[in-house]
Amino acid sequence: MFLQPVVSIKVGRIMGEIALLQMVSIPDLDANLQQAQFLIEVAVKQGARFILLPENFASFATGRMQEVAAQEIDQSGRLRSFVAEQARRHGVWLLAGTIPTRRRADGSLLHARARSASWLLDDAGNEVARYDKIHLFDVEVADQQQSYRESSEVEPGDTPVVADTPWGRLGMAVCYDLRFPELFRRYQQAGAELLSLPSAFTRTTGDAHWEVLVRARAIETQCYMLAPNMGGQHTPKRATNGDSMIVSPWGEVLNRLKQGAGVVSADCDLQLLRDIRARMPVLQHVKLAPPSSAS
Ligand SMILES: O=C(O)CNC(=O)[C@H](CS)NC(=O)CCC(=O)C(=O)O
Repeated sequence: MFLQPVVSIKVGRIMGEIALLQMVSIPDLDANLQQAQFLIEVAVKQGARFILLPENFASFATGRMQEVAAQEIDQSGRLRSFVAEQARRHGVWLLAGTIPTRRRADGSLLHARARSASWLLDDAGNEVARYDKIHLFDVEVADQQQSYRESSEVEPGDTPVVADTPWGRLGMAVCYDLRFPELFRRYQQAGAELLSLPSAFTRTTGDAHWEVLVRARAIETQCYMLAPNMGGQHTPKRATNGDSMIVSPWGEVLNRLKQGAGVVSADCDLQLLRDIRARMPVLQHVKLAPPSSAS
């Protein structure tokens, strides 16, 4: 088996209360949990109060998504108890990237596929919100793996979710959702100030599109983008783009980390956000309603 231990931890150039964890998960679930735990400790020591993990932070590249999803049907699941315990122990808010689960939000159980759920926990480890990834990555990519068929393993969610945090109102999205601006317009209209985008962007597509799209969503919604990504070589066939970034509502990249496991942090200034919106009120200038589905 291909195992790449984390030998160095990188940190961005500034520090703040909001911290993204960039991970290089490997085909070993225990090692991934250790990596996450270690990075959380680094972030906490730097003063983080809200920590965001990438998509599939524990199950990525393990080939065990369905096995994990079958166990994550309530709060006693291993990954869900891990994140709740981390939030409680350190007294921090946590966005648990995504965790696959066989239980839908309405309580019903899936028998084959999983939902890819992004959980928001408060500093006591309580669940505040859950968003299920809506747009699934069924795409041919010119990389080593060539073909991605996420929908063979995942059932898409159908509901946008916003939640209030001590840092502002958060609109929740995951990875490939980034390419669908209508979701982010909805969040802007629902009063979002922060947008979370835990990701595992491929190196090939990320190289071409990641920065442009993350900054575009920040600029057009006038929100802070919080985008923790996977960033490294996970298996001989799987490489991710990294470049986790926090982007201001003006489109400025406040902090970023190109590759490797590490922590990217910054502060979000809601006064700056309000100034930008007051001077350039794009939301009030929206002219076109969504097209009616009948035509
Ligand atoms: O498969 C896993 O273990 C974890 N999940 C992912 O890696 C997901 C689905 S395959 N990746 C993306 O959505 C990449 C999107 C992307 O790269 C793009 O939009 O260009």
